[in-house]
Amino acid sequence: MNQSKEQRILNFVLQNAVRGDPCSVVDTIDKYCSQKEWAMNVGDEKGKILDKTVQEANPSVALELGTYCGYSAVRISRLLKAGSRLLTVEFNPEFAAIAKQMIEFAGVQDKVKLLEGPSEEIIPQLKKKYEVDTLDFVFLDHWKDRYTPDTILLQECNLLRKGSVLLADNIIFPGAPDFLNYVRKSPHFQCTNYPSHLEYMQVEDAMEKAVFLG
Ligand SMILES: O=C(NC/C=C/[C@H]1OC[C@H](O)[C@@H]1O)c1cc([N+](=O)[O-])cc(O)c1O
Ligand SMILES: [Mg+2]
Repeated sequence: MNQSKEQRILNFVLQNAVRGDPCSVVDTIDKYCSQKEWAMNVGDEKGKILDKTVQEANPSVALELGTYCGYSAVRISRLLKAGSRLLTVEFNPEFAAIAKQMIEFAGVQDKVKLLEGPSEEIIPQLKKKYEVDTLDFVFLDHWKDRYTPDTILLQECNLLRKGSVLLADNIIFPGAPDFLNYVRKSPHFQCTNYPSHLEYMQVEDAMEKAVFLG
């Protein structure tokens, strides 16, 4: 059975990146996806915005919604201080299997916990099953029509605290108009927009930071 694009990306990393070196894994995925096959990793331009936002938040507990091949899980976890952890949620079993191998090859498996399943099922389990008190940082990069319901669910589950930072990918392309409307109209969020471009393309995109005000 011929390979999936995601398997080809993983194989290229296994053959060309340096085992245990997260930066080389990130750079190698970007090399493959900019030169060979486009894929929906956040990419390096928006990745730099992600890096700065993570460094500013300096999270002890971070959540990612939409792991895909693990590019942003590796990118985020390489910046986490000792003892911090990233929980990353992936619904698609094929993507989860690829991401698991990517995370292990990068050597960040001790910082990253990959949770397989739908976000709406996993979020209500975070406190009791995954021993989360509150989340310091959340990266939204999964189905664009799940950004708003999952942001509401995070609040309902008391997983956000004053200062929790949400960062959402793809605000312009594919777009998350209801999410943008929701956080910008809500008195509980302070929003900042970061114009950028779609990964590996000259198409406009943007990220939105929404800091929870309590
Ligand atoms: O759909 C996107 N992301 C959501 C992914 C959805 C599927 O992959 C992970 C999730 O569990 C689901 O199986 C997306 C799409 C584009 N795009 O250009 O189409 C660009 C991006 O950065 C994206 O995150
Ligand atoms: Mg994205």
